[in-house]
Amino acid sequence: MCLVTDEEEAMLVKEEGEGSIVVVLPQLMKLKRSQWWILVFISIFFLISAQAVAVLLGRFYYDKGGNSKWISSLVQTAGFPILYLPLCLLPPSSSLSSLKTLVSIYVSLGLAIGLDNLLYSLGLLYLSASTYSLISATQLVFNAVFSYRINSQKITGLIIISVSLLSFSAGLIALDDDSDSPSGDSKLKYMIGFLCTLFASLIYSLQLSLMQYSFEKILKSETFSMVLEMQIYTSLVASCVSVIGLFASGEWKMLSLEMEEFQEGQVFYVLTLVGTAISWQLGSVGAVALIFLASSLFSNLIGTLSLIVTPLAALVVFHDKLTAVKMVAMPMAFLGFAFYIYQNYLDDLKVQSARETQDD
Ligand SMILES: Nc1nc2[nH]cnc2c(=O)[nH]1
Repeated sequence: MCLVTDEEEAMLVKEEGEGSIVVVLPQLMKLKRSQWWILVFISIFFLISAQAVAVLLGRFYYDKGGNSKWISSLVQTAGFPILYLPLCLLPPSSSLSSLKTLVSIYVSLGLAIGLDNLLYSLGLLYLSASTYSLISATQLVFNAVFSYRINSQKITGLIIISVSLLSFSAGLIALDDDSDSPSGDSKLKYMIGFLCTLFASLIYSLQLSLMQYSFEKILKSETFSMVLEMQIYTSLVASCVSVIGLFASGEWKMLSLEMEEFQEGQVFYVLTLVGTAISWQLGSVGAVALIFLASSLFSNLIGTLSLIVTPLAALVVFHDKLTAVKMVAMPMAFLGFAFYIYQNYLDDLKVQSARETQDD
């Protein structure tokens, strides 16, 4: 399936010079705008729903007796083999980059993802879920800075409002979380958890911006297989990092005991981990697809929206309380999202008028 149609060219406004609109045609931007929106909404659906399921299953794993930080790192990437099936059904990617370039992109991004996954698991181990989410909300701000520097993203007033509303709403959700810090929490552990989470947010945002840079400036492929290849090979590298960590730390010796003592039984232990791995994979494909179709900032914004709607799912699954703060934070997050979509709509209008001017 080649996503490019010749009849209609969608263009992206990057920046406005002195009275003139600079229009660029990056990969995939030759899609019909309607096709583009459909793909974007499918990716949003995958990212929000699968990431929410992954987070809830991860919480179930810890609640029922799971303890291994390397296993929770590994399941964030180990589900990549399921992506080979759709990859086989799509035409091969048309990137002209050399094998050396591809390997260096996949290895460096894969190492960053592996490190992020470990820091993410350490942060969750040492901090309460609320403190963790509060610190994680900083990643949108980091991403806005990286997108501006690395991807020449135009930061408009609407984008600043949107990022602020989403960060604020994630902060509200975090402060409202009634789960307490892990028992026996020391100041040192809190400091380690804090630094790990802050560093994870920085690495995650940098990695998203670098992925966008690779798609736009190096790989320049116009087919969707590029998204799957990026996800598969970076996950392969990140999974190797987690497997090495699992063996080097000696944590693997405790796994059989952990499985035997899992409160819901061994079958549920395996099903929980398999389900978490598949959900993370589907969510991550959604995230990478949004970078490919739109931008790293947009992808991160939807990921943060998922962080905010996960408590909604927890209301049903874990019978959490629907507090007044959650009822304020969620519409605020949707408003932030709506501002960003409105900015895209304004960009579309500019693109259309630029196209008409070019046609004249
Ligand atoms: N740091 C970090 N890592 C992730 N991996 C998948 N989603 C996230 C996220 O939101 N933050």
